Amino acid sequence: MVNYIAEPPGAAPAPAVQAEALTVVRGPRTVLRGIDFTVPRGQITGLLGPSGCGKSTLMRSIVGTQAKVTGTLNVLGSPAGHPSLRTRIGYVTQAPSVYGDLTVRQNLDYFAAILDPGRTAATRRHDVDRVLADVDLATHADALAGNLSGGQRSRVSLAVALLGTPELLVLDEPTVGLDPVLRRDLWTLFHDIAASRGATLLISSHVMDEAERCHRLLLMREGEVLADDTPDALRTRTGSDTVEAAFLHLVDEAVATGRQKETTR
Ligand SMILES: Nc1ncnc2c1ncn2[C@@H]1O[C@H](COP(=O)(O)OP(=O)(O)OP(=O)(O)O)[C@@H](O)[C@H]1O
Repeated sequence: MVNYIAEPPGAAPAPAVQAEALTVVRGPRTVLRGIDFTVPRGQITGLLGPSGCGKSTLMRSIVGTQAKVTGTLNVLGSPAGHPSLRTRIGYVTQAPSVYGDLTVRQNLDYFAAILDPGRTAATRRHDVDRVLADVDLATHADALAGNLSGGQRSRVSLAVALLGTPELLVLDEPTVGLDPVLRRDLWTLFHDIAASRGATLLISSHVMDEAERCHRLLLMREGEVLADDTPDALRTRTGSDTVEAAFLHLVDEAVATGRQKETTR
């Protein structure tokens, strides 16, 4: 059972996400090992770490789709998974979830109708055109989603999440397989969303140069959080020129501490 800390009345808004002793078991493995972290509101937090370290599991826990979650996990002031959070969070998984036998516009029109059945046809068209432009797919609006490249399909998934105006966007490796120009444009879009709407973005990646584009970073390794800080603070604390070097420094430190514990047992 996951716990929840209620906000006292009149208190300053809590972080978008607050986790204490968060633990997740998947099959025989403890994938997240009692981790603590916060995701501040209105900023871009990057979730970085090697393949298999638990990034997707952490994201699934936040959006409420992960079983066997224990500890405390507050999301936008409610317990993770609370039904009231459904319209307040946009979640884009690694595997694009769009219908291959519909065109890009038909996919977006369909999801717009489901997300907000009260939307008029004119508003729906306006919203669909807006998100098509956001993800740079206006010229492919009438292409079948099944005929798009992997990167283009990922962008349709992202467009679906942008149809609403979610307070928290959870994006699992949104730039995988994209060329450098598109990656740059998407990061510009992420910054626009944070700045213009005050939205919070949690974005996973294992490309360390993307870390430099985030306001804050959660660096993970083997189900644990190695650091929860700004890129500047991480570079300064470790005496490194890049976040990648800082990450490697922290990994070495964690390995050395682990060895020390082993030898003093
Ligand atoms: N359905 C599952 N059942 C059991 N274990 C799983 C399941 N899915 C993932 N795992 C394990 O949980 C661990 C964390 O997986 P997760 O997908 O969260 O990592 P990740 O950091 O997102 O990796 P990647 O960057 O490759 O997507 C991995 O060791 C993986 O083998």
